[in-house]
Amino acid sequence: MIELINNEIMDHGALITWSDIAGLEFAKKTIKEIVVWPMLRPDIFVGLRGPPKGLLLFGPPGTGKTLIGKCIASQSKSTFFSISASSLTSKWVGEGEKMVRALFAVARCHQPAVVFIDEIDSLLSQRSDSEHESSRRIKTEFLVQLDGASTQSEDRLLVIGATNRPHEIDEAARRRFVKRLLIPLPEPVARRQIVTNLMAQQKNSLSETDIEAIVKQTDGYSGADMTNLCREAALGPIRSIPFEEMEIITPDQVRPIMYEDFEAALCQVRASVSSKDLQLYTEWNKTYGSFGH
Ligand SMILES: Nc1ncnc2c1ncn2[C@@H]1O[C@H](COP(=O)(O)OP(=O)(O)OP(=O)(O)O)[C@@H](O)[C@H]1O
Repeated sequence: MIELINNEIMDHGALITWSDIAGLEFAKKTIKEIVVWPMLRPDIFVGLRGPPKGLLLFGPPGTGKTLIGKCIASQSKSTFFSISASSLTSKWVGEGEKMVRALFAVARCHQPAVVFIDEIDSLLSQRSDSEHESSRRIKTEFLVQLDGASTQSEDRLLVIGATNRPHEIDEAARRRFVKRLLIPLPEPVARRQIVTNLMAQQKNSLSETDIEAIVKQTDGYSGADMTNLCREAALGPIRSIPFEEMEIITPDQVRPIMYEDFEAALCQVRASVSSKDLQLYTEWNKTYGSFGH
């Protein structure tokens, strides 16, 4: 199991910096203050200044919650363990409970560590009556481990839960995530940054006005939607290559990405979050969010 955790759950991925995350200035500032600095300087952040051990990131899908988790781990020089809650219940059937225990044990050996659990709602949801015995046991074990993380104050272990369905998390679990932070859809500035960053890696003929027009037409798009849009637009120049030239064309003969490619892509890639869903996040944030007032 330890080997499995080392291979599959411990993330040896690329270093992520704060500037890789477009926008979300408030969330970034808050996270630096409450989790990153304390992990870097545990000698200063003691006692009352002790960091929270549980952080819940909630918001629409594709807004960068996973990206933030990775960034926290890179920037606090911690070992990053990343697991999706649904794989605990499905992939390791019958072993999930042991897996949770082993995961936290390995994380404690690799302090400072960040344990990132995606789709945490599927693990901690309220539907306890119809719950399968094994998922109930995983949930109990997880809550025990979370409690352990928060009572052993000298442990440098942070548990981050990410969810698109915060309202499905029950009260007992919610209480254990002391800080609850809304990760909203990107503002126009952030959408611009995502397009600019992605286009910087590609040959393109986009002017400032073109980018401004793209930003205007993508109100309500998530970060992931913006990335998909750019991917779709990047295929435009390839689609314009006649089939018989496909085999012989050299990379520098491929034409640059143009505004027209984005116009076509905008018909294909739509915003994936509805305004009704957005309302739900805002309301939950007002009631339970740490910074919702
Ligand atoms: N703020 C952002 N800045 C830059 N890229 C972003 C941002 N938000 C999302 N993306 C892009 O969208 C992709 C998906 O984001 P990520 O997986 O972090 O979202 P998520 O909120 O965890 O989604 P889910 O809830 O569906 O798991 C990222 O890999 C990145 O390419």
